[in-house]
Amino acid sequence: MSSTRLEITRPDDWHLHLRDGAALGSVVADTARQFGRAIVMPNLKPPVATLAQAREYRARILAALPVGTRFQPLMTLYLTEATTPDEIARAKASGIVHAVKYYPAGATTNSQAGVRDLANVQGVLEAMEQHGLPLLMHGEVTDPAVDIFDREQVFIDRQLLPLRERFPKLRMVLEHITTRAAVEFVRAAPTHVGATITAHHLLLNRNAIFEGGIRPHHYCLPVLKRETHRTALVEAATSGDTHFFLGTDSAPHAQEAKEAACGCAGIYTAHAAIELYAEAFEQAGRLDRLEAFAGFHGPDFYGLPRNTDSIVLERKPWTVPDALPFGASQCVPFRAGQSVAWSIARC
Ligand SMILES: NC(=O)N[C@@H](CC(=O)O)C(=O)O
Ligand SMILES: [Zn+2]
Ligand SMILES: [Zn+2]
Repeated sequence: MSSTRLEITRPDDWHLHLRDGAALGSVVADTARQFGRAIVMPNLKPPVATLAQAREYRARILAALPVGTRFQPLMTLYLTEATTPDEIARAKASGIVHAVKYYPAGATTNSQAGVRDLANVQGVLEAMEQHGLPLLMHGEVTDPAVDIFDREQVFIDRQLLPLRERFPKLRMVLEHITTRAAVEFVRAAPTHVGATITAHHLLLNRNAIFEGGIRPHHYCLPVLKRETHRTALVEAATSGDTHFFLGTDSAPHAQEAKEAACGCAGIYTAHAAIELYAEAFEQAGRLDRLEAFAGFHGPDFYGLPRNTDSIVLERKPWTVPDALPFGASQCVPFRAGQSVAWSIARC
């Protein structure tokens, strides 16, 4: 399908990092401009681990929004080995917490407070299964003996398969999937198991990390994979299969934290999110399936109503700025200084 103008139901972002403080003020408008809602990741320092902390963080997000926006942050709790089943019940009853995030300790940015062993959170997982609160997973093992490109596949074998067996009714999302193995696992699972897919994993393979030299702004976790995996992700996202939905994993870091001897993981895409997904769907010849991936499958999975308003995209290239404000610093966005093929004509 070729098209120059596309009206779609307002999309939602089911995996987003908004950060906190002055940085939050710099980035939240980018998301609020195009998305109706977003699942907000809890990996702050300290983590958003309790309902009280989620309420406070939500209030800070709402206070940072430009006046007049109707964007809704959907909060998550950071699972720690101190999380209690009672907290899960309270979180579910609050109506503001929509999921609990599992970071294997040490797997990614601010995951030190995460879970070392799932055996230590069995009571909490039971409570989540019972209350229907989804478990969102950063699906990578942290075993240093496992090759970094294999950590997602090994997570599926060592942790996800046993978890599915032990908690067959637990709602779960394998976040930011990057491999053919993850696509196949999720595709074969029941509908209460889903996966988010980022724009950058649809558009880039691992060559992008080393193109002409080391490219810190293409470094994220899970790390970009081979072309065969990218192709599997594009097939999944554009297939119409309801297991798969949009989650940008937009994860800004200050320029100096990325352009460093030991640079942080994370790619900022919120400034051009739906436009980048439109590029990926257009390349696959499946622009007609963007709307469901971006606006239907996510709310259906989370048991929330679909958005009722729309946005309009047009095939009109624009150039991404070299840098964007980020608190007291700046952030180098995805495609900095380069062009994006689609723009938002009405939001
Ligand atoms: N994706 C990333 O590379 N980084 C995320 C953490 C995460 O989602 O794993 C971040 O918070 O910076
Ligand atoms: Zn992650
Ligand atoms: Zn993330």
